[in-house]
Amino acid sequence: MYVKICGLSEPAHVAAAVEAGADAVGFVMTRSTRRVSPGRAAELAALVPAHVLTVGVFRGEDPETVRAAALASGVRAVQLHGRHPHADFVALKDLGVTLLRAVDSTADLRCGAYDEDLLLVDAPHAGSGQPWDWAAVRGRPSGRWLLAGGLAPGNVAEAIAAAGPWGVDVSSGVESAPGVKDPALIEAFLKAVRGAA
Ligand SMILES: O=C(O)c1ccccc1N[C@@H]1O[C@H](COP(=O)(O)O)[C@@H](O)[C@H]1O
Repeated sequence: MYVKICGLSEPAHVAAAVEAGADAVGFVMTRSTRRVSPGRAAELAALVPAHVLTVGVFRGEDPETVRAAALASGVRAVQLHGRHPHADFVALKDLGVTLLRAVDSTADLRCGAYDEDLLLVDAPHAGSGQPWDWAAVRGRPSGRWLLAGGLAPGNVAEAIAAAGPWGVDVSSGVESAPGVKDPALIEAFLKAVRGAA
């Protein structure tokens, strides 16, 4: 089970995610309480070993804005939330980074349909920490897809059993306060996933 810990903004929390065994870490570079600048994301990404994927998270920005932030931060993946057209993913192909298409359950759930590398199926309001009906997507997404939206150490095993994803992604569920990551919760989340998978 692939695990992404998202919304990191402090070096200690990046270290906690890497130490706990995360496969990917995310830096939010769009409007959010978790927002970091491309420069800050670059500082954080520099702390991440090569086997862990660094992901820049965006919502609704045009491809040129995403490209500039990805290049400035050096992230190795970009995650686009919102109903981006296929052309936006095509426009970013030459960046040579992993492309994640983040959608809610009403979208086209075929991974690769928009030339993305990974699909992320999230709650209608990304980053809100609100659980949703994970079982409703069971069997619908194809290819490599991550489940997100309201996951936490106490419910991620249930969510995996309900939806059957290839991976999981969490932000709010490993925070002690909005925007403040908690190393103990990060560790507990990874343990819960490894115990479930
Ligand atoms: O975390 C945010 O603030 C955010 C803002 C804009 C787009 C996406 C955002 N986060 C993504 O939301 C899910 C996790 O949500 P949750 O808090 O665990 O319910 C994950 O994909 C983040 O990358």
